[in-house]
Amino acid sequence: MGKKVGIIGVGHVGSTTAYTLIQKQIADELVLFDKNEKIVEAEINDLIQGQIGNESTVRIKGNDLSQLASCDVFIFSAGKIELLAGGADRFEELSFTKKVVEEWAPKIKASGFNGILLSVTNPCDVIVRYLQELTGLPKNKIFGTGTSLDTARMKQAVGEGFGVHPNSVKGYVLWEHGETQFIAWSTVRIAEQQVANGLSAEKIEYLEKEASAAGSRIFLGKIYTCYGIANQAAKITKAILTDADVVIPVSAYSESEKLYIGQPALIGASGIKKTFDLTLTEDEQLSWRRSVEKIKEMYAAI
Ligand SMILES: NC(=O)c1ccc[n+]([C@@H]2O[C@H](COP(=O)([O-])OP(=O)(O)OC[C@H]3O[C@@H](n4cnc5c(N)ncnc54)[C@H](O)[C@@H]3O)[C@@H](O)[C@H]2O)c1
Repeated sequence: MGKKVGIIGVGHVGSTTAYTLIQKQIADELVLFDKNEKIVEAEINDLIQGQIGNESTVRIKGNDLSQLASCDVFIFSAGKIELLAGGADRFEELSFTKKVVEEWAPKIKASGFNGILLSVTNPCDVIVRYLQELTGLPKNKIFGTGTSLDTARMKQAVGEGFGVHPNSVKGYVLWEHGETQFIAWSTVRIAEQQVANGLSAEKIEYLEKEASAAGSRIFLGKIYTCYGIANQAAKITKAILTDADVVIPVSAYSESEKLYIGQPALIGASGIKKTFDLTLTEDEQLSWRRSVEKIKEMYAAI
């Protein structure tokens, strides 16, 4: 049996994730779902052509609910990105995406799907909680991409600021995948040295602005983003399918607050194997509270 990944919503994010999973040889089989039948057919054909000449071939099926139960991972990336055109907060997509959850959660439940559900759809921390509640999937088996993308963007900004490759920057962006996200400077290191040590408040503020602009610059240019998030979704999917036990900042369930929020988590075949208690500075504790309150407020709007 090969590794089978389902993707619902094959717009910019879903289709790029499918392509990334193929090119990195992470999945053996894909099942694509979208309310737009033409998109599914077109993407299947394009993805088949996109792997001609590759050493292995990924089988791809479309809009077949009978395939859902046998998916090892199901990626939820349905939405309507044009609602965020003009630079609106990700919250603006909620009135649309909550309905997609209400449509799909019963189908996922009825299918007997027993794999890991990875949610990308915005607002990420709110949608993943709603999906968990409506599907009833165990909380370790459903989580969101959370601040994995924001962490990559922070690494880009800090790397560029210090003339170092982003892969050599360690550390995390935590909490909401949204406006209240927080660069945990106490965790950000290059060659084990804390980057924030000795930095002026102006330089820190500059790097924070650069990290946050790393996303909006792309969005304002093309009105969607796809490669960065597809890379994170593929990396997380690989960690699940290979039982890799890697630590990635994702939107994981917080028992203390009873909600999903971006934090480092150990990811393997059973989904989230554990989260980590972080030693937080006073500022970081305040930022946690701000994010928790914002996520609660957004959830209340459902
Ligand atoms: N978490 C992150 O870091 C991150 C990053 C980028 C985008 N996103 C989010 O991912 C989602 C997708 O972004 P995109 O750029 O691909 O959007 P998009 O508008 O290009 O594509 C969304 C797709 O979902 C499909 N869809 C909508 N309603 C559906 C339904 N009821 N059933 C099945 N399919 C349905 C649409 O037909 C479309 O093909 C958005 O919510 C976006 O905000 C999250």
